[in-house]
Amino acid sequence: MALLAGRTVLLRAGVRLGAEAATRGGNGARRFASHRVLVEPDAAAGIATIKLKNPPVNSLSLEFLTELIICLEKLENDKTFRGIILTSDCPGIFSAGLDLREMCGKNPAHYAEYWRAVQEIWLKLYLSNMVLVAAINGASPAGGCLMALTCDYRVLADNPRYRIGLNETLLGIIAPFWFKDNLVNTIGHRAADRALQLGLLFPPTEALQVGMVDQVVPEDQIHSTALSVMSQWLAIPDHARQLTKSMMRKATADHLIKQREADIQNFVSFISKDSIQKSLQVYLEKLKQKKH
Ligand SMILES: CC/C=C\C/C=C\C/C=C\C=C\CC(=O)SCCNC(=O)CCNC(=O)[C@H](O)C(C)(C)COP(=O)(O)OP(=O)(O)OC[C@H]1O[C@@H](n2cnc3c(N)ncnc32)[C@H](O)[C@@H]1OP(=O)(O)O
Repeated sequence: MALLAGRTVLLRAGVRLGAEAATRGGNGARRFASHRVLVEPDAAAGIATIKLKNPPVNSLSLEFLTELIICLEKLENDKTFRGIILTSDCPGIFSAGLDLREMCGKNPAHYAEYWRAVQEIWLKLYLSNMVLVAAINGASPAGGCLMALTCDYRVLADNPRYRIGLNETLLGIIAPFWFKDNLVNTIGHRAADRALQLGLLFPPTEALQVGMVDQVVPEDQIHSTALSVMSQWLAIPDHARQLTKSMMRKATADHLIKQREADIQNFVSFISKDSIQKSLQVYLEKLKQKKH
């Protein structure tokens, strides 16, 4: 059973297990898909490709996060798989980040439940024993960028519209300390300081330069590149790589784990402020009006 902080996520988020489909893939591997998380297994290679499918922009709603958490738990417990490629099924968008509608006009209990799920997905991805390769095939702001930052390697498709970064300040909000820690671990303190304060969204060339991604490739090569990177990482004995990954990441994850409840309370009181609600509503409104 999938648990989120000791509770059954299936019940809390109203996601029905019946919504999942379980079939067998051509190679005999069990293929499972929920509404919004598609898993393409390659049992022979030990790799599962997760495709995010929450149109139009893969915003991380509570239900979507819950499905993703369940999917990761299943893969983590299935010895068939040693690596995950994380990518998007929504054309041009990797993920628009946290779903702003989960953070606007709701009550404190909802904000707390939502934030616990955001923490959970980060911990699951960041501490995964598997090799995680992000095949970033679209725009990747804020929480979308964070998901990519949890991975062991990032490949970005070469399209100037596919910008990536932690742009929270542009929304009038603050990247939580663990978003910041993950970014600092990736691009270093000085670059993170500038990127976070200015809310920078980097186009591919700059993202590569600053170290936000490891490789930029033509869009049609993104999956093949992710596969070839994966095979390089999977050539390392699991126990040695996993212990090394844990050694590199444990302190950062423990920082959040130790302050998890306080972080939830901080988030709830911050996001409940009238001024913050107003900023988020204005931002959402601007997004909607962009088309007109
Ligand atoms: C004391 C401190 C304590 C704690 C810390 C406190 C606070 C930290 C809290 C939160 C941290 C949050 C991190 C986040 O992830 S916030 C989300 C940030 N995301 C963004 O800024 C991205 C916004 N979206 C875009 O820029 C674009 O949509 C795009 C580039 C992703 C895609 O562009 P398109 O032109 O292809 O699509 P659009 O027309 O813009 O959008 C289509 C549709 O989707 C809606 N939408 C877009 N993004 C979101 C979103 N993040 N959440 C909800 N909905 C979103 C958009 O409004 C359109 O809707 P309609 O079709 O008009 O209804």
